[in-house]
Amino acid sequence: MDTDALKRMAAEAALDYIQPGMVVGVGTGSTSNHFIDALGRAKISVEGYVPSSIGTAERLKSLGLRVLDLNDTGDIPVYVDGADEIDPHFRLIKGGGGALTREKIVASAARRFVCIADHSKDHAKLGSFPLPVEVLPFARSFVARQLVKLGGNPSLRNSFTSDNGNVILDVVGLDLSDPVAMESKINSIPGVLDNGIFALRRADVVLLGSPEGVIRRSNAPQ
Ligand SMILES: O=C(CO)[C@H](O)[C@H](O)COP(=O)(O)O
Repeated sequence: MDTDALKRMAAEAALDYIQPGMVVGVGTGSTSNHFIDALGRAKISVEGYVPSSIGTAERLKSLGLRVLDLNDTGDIPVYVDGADEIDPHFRLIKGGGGALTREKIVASAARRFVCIADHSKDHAKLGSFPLPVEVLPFARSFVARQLVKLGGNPSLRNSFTSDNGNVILDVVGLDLSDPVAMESKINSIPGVLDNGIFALRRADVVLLGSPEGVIRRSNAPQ
């Protein structure tokens, strides 16, 4: 089974968490795109969808699904999104698609975060995927120097501007053995919008597509 089929399997399993009348947060990336397509087929009568990126909003709209502004909703019952790495404590690295800041905002506004991925994203510890950091263009060099002081080796993502008009530094070499501490340290650098460590707001449910079927892990009472 190819990776894309495993992503689709996890995405379709996330429909179990969607109930009629809900406001649903929707992530960004190829796995989230499978989730959007599954929503289009399932036609659940939800109140609407809060997208984590312009691309996600456009895909939702193209399927006739109602897009809501986060500023017009209260807390969101459920957010569904992919990840680049997942550890056994439901902590994540995200931002491979560069949407990490809005993704973290929508995830933080959600009562339940359902993370969908193929099983290759499952890691014993975080740190093999280069950590995306969204940075104001004005502060790019300053922030890069601070990341070097933290032990990292940042590189500017080529030809990429985020939905918020910012650049992404992809950082290798950081010690992520304490993800909460590193998430907070990086976010305290002036000029950083956010970084792709999701440890302060972890996933609540992880659905992994695997050749043996969907592996379901839950971090909270259902
Ligand atoms: O964080 C993300 C986008 O910013 C994605 O969720 C992450 O990169 C996983 O992508 P994919 O589902 O395409 O493997």
